[in-house]
Amino acid sequence: MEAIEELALKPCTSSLYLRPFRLCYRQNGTKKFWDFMRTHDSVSILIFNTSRQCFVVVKQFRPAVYMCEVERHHPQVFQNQDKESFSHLKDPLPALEGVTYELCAGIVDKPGLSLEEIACGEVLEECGYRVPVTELKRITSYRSGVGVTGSRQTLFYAEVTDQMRTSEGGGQPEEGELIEVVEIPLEDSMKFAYDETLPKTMGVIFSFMWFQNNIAPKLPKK
Ligand SMILES: O=c1ccn([C@@H]2O[C@H](COP(=O)(O)OP(=O)(O)O[C@H]3O[C@H](CO)[C@@H](O)[C@H](O)[C@H]3O)[C@@H](O)[C@H]2O)c(=O)[nH]1
Ligand SMILES: [Mg+2]
Repeated sequence: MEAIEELALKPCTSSLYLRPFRLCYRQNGTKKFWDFMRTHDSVSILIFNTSRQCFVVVKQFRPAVYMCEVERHHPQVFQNQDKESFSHLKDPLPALEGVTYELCAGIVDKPGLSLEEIACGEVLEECGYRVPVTELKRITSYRSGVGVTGSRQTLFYAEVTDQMRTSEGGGQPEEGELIEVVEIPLEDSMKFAYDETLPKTMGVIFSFMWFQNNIAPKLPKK
């Protein structure tokens, strides 16, 4: 996963995934503007494997996270977009700097499919478990990135067993997805959630806490 090569930075002038806009308005008499981006809504799924009492999460290289780290080390990296030297990232950081732990998740980009159907598709593609749509439990939905995208993410819970695993997962290679499936034992999960040395999304932290409050008390005692 970490064999990332030939890094080149370019301005994004058109994209299938995001569209930047500026909204100008007057609020209580004061003129303002706010820049934002339209992106897809998304689903994410907290997966708990009851056979082995562990959470199933994914790890992947995230260019946006990676470039934040690059800028921290090389503060000039986003400047001089018109210069030849802009695009070429000399002496890049190890790709591991851009790898994060996340819940299994996907964008809502298939018209006609329900959120549940999209979520089950992601669980199968990314983690290799075949979960019936009726077995997904909706936890809640929320706005992710209120300052920049405002898009909605809907969070589901799925319990799986080893018998439901039909493939390795790993994402869709034809779409260039490269995802590592990682298991977090339940007993290590809160330590994992608050370990700042392991970069992760808030969805992981929130959903692990939701599990502690809502599912853990009902688990059969070992
Ligand atoms: O610039 C991009 C963006 C997306 N893709 C493709 O689109 C797919 C998107 O994958 P998917 O698993 O559907 O979406 P995620 O990347 O997991 O979804 C993310 O995207 C959502 C919307 O931006 C976020 O809110 C979620 O938290 C986050 O998991 C990728 O694999 C790529 O194939 C690209 O090739 N280039
Ligand atoms: Mg995904």
